[in-house]
Amino acid sequence: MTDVLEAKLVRRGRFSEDRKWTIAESELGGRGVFASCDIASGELVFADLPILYGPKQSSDLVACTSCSDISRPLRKCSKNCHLPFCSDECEIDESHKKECCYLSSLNLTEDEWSPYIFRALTLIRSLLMSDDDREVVKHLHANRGRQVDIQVSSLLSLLGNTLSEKDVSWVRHCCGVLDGTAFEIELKDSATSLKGLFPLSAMMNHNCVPNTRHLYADRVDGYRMEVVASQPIPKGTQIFTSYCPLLWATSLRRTFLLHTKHFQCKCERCKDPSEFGTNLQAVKCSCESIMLPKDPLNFNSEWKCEHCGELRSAKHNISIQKSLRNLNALDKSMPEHNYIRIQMKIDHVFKKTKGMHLEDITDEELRTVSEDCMMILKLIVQLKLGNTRFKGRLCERLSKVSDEMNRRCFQMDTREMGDFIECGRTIENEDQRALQNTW
Ligand SMILES: C[S@@+](CC[C@H](N)C(=O)[O-])C[C@H]1O[C@@H](n2cnc3c(N)ncnc32)[C@H](O)[C@@H]1O
Repeated sequence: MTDVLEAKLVRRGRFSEDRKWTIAESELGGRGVFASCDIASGELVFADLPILYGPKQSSDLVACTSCSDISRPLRKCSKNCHLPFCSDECEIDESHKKECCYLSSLNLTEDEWSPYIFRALTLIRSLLMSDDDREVVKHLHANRGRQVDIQVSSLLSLLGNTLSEKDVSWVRHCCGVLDGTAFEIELKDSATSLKGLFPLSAMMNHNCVPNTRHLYADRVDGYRMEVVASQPIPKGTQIFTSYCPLLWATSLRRTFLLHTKHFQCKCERCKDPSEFGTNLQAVKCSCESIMLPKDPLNFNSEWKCEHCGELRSAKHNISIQKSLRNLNALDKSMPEHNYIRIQMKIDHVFKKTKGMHLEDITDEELRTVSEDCMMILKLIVQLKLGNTRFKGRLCERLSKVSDEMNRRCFQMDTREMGDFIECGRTIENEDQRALQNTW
């Protein structure tokens, strides 16, 4: 079974004989992608073209169907397919031809461009997929449940009686596959993003300490996904991605994964209450020491103070987190390394260094931003996360902070900072190399 899928993926993706991956049964259940040779950190593991992509069904923003621009005025397609475009050039784009013919033939009764048709476009495109692509998608993991039912219903209310039973069951499958395996394609020059189904990447299982990062080529290169090793991957090891943000604490990651991907993660990081000594999910006890769950794999586990042994129910801690409305309350209940406080520091660093114009911030702010950057980077190292994209971005910001500190003749620990700045350059170079890989 895994051989059949691998052969289909290879044929479609035009992967070479010396590819570095193979599909095999995973001990996590289902299938996974495994390294078929030793892969060094920074090496391109594979590149994957989307088999299906388009707007997110939940998106509030309506963008040009072809270029995803949201800044220019939109108008409907002149062929009456009711999709929005920002220019004639975008309207005649090759990628739009098939769906334009299909939608125009339905004679839908909309006057202008329709946000509903726009949001349903990814599923509409699934109906227009080639037989070869359908053969691959048939084998992919599909979620079931309310979310899928809602999305299929809204498509049916648009196209209802034009679809055969076979079409509806295909759309339901595709909707489940998108829900369970699609990635968010970040767009360089737009505030919006797309949903993309990448058939090989869709086979990657999750780990809270993944060994890859990924990035996307531009629209002209078909939004190709480049999967790069974020740490060394020995031959035979499973190739992992992460389905959720890496600096979330265990309780939040596991809840998110359970609700959106329907599994309970039991990776090494999840099993360790202290998350490799970072205490990312710790809360403060009344004695000012920290409390952690006794069994982090059990959502209902009691939390225990490391110092005085006080016990608290999981529910109690959740209600404390929900009641945090201001900084004072946060200070009182959360130790410095709690993930909520880390998230606030991250937001602060990115806000202050936005646009990279640091000349206007005060000396004190500059020092705080530099200390926060270093703290978060050390946390990433402690969590064994390797060279993630987020680390790359943070190192880039740190480099600008360091330039500004130099300009102001500040004293700083240049060696440690220099190592991170160098690491940022390495990540940037590796990503550029991955993007130049000719398909
Ligand atoms: C994108 S698919 C990954 C490929 C999938 N294993 C397959 O056989 O097609 C996502 C699904 O794989 C399973 N999965 C992924 N990571 C997992 C993990 N760490 N532990 C348990 N199940 C996992 C879950 O069923 C999840 O909904």
